[in-house]
Amino acid sequence: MSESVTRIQVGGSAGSEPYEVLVGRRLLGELAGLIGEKATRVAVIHPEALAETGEALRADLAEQGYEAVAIQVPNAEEAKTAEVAAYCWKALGQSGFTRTDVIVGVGGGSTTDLAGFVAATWLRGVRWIAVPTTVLAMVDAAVGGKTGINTAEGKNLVGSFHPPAGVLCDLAALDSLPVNDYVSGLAEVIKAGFIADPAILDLIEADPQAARTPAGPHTAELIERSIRVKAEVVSSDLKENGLREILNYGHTLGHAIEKNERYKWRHGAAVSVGMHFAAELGRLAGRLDDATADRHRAVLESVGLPLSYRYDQWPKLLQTMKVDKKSRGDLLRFIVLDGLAKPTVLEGPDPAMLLAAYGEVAE
Ligand SMILES: NC(=O)c1ccc[n+]([C@@H]2O[C@H](COP(=O)([O-])OP(=O)(O)OC[C@H]3O[C@@H](n4cnc5c(N)ncnc54)[C@H](O)[C@@H]3O)[C@@H](O)[C@H]2O)c1
Ligand SMILES: O=C(O)C(=O)C[C@@H](O)[C@H](O)[C@H](O)COP(=O)(O)O
Ligand SMILES: [Zn+2]
Repeated sequence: MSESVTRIQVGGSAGSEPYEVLVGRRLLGELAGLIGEKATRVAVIHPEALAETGEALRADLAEQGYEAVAIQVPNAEEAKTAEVAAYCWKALGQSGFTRTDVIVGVGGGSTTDLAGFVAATWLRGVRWIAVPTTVLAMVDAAVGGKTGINTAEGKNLVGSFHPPAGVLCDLAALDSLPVNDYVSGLAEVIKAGFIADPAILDLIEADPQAARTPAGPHTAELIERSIRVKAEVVSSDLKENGLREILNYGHTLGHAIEKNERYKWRHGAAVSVGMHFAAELGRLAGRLDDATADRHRAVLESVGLPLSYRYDQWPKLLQTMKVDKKSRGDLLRFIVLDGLAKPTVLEGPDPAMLLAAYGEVAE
């Protein structure tokens, strides 16, 4: 695998500050440049699973002369709560964190969503840097500035658009990731393939087993291609006034499943079922051809992602989907495909069609 660093620019054309996503190895030397000279204090927010990494980073920053604090938060979705955000605010207050100081979020998407949200809200917004350590966070969560936490009513219901100053994707971090988490991240990679870059699907289909591991021959290319899809979309529509909704492919049902499972399912697994559902919905709506719809099932299954969910849960899922952020009043809206890499919005589908699509997905 190449030791070179790929730099992908995000933003700059829609009024937001441009920043770079770096993909490579041994990237932490880039951190001080991104933190900048105005900062006195740096807070490293990391999950329990990365306690050693968080502490090593803190010690390194302290050696460079910053007043560095490490803030450890729970693993996975348990970090995305108002209580954990308040715990972080308290730690920032106690360390005298000012507007020129910087937050570094190191971890998976749950940690970067939380760290970005804390950065967005502390003193009404401070600089932050994302150091994603899962496939999913590298290709999706850490890029684009959507930050947030969950509430009892649903997923990501409180948040802010607050782009990072930079994103460092160190591929070496993936070596310690449990295979289940690695595969879960592939759901967002596959999403990028279906909505915009079918070459991603070709690479995975050529050797699905290899795609399941960071040692696979196409790991860097899959990650970079997915980041480019995300970067292009969020660069032209940061605040989701239109185009950005395509990144929500599979998420309307996916988020409802996550809530129904009390966030014990990984996001990517739920989005996998959600994409299967969206493909069936697109097919039933007369938008999507059979071959592309069937391809969803085949590619998701080939890497070990789930396709099905419990039939009897439909009424609860439907209720939760009503508070999806794409809903407008009582109108449910879904991203479906008009064809491969042709995402579009399906507004207010007939309830019978929704149930029929769910029937194809349910077990
Ligand atoms: N903001 C966005 O645009 C966006 C996009 C996609 C997903 N998300 C969010 O991302 C979250 C899912 O993120 P995720 O799939 O990265 O999972 P995660 O952050 O929940 O992490 C999964 C588990 O892996 C651990 N972990 C992280 N990196 C590790 C490493 N290198 N080695 C060993 N363990 C490691 C974590 O501590 C956690 O226990 C969801 O909350 C989802 O809503 C946000
Ligand atoms: O960046 C986006 O926009 C996305 O929709 C990417 C999704 O993969 C991600 O899960 C996002 O957090 C979902 O956003 P939400 O607005 O539906 O909560
Ligand atoms: Zn997602």
